[in-house]
Amino acid sequence: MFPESANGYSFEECSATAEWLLSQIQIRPLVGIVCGSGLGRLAEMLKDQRTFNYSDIPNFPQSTVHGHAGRLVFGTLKGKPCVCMQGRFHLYEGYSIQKVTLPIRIFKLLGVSTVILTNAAGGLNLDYKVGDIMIIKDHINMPGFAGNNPLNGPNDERFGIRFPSMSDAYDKELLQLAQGVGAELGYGNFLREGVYCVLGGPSFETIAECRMMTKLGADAVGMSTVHEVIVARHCGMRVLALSLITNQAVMNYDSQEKANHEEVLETGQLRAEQLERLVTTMVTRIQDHNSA
Ligand SMILES: O=P(O)(O)O[C@@H]1C[C@H](O)[C@@H](CO)O1
Ligand code: HPA
Repeated sequence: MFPESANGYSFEECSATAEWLLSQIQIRPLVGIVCGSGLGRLAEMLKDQRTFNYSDIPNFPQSTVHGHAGRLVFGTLKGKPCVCMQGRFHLYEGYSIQKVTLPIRIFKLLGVSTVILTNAAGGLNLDYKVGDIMIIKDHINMPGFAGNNPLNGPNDERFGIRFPSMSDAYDKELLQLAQGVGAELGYGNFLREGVYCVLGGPSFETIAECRMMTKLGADAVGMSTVHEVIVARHCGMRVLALSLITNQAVMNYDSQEKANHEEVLETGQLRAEQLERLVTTMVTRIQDHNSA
């Protein structure tokens, strides 16, 4: 009915993938979780797991980045049915932005109503420390400024409207819930709230770019998440997104520091347990659709 966008998947193709998955499993997930770089242990919290390698799922891209295992895990967290991507896709892997975000539409077609996205990010805000967890309250979409938006191409109304608003991208109730759960868990010292700026990667930022992003109001910089948020909001799912500050962005010409992926993965391991506790506690408190 609608022409397929050059690099995207049609509604029918997304439905075929979702139907294939639903035919293999009993569970009907309400919460979808995406694990960022080095944060894949989150998926291991799920009980009664059923796991699929991405390579076995029709139409699914493959993970190519170290720290992204490439498995879709179904299971329950304290009884709540969930699906978890142990590894996401990035623009720099060479995938079109529509392929990067395909799993989010699959989440929707599986019945998911709330998406929790995690990522590793560089801290731009000088008050941030490595190991801080930032609840994302807004984003700056740099690839979007250059015309690379996951909603480019023909709009299929079965997913959502042509011009979705993004001023309400990050659900305020979920954000407050995360703040509340964080305070209960004693995370006050390292729980932040801020603006995430996405770039295409894979090269890390220059000093001038970091300074520019700070001036624009960004608190952290990364290479993912925002495209997924746009697609999730387009199809009406609620979004909570968390950045683990794995390194400090280099802002000073005298600094000897250099961003590197190994440090990103190491910090992920250091904070993995706290992040897992935050996400799992939140999941158990999320009410189904429209109220947290
Ligand atoms: O998938 P995320 O955004 O957590 O991964 C970040 C961005 C790059 O893929 C990588 C850089 O170390 O980590
Ligand atoms: O410093 C960074 N920049 C971009 N992406 C990142 N992901 C983790 N750290 C960073």
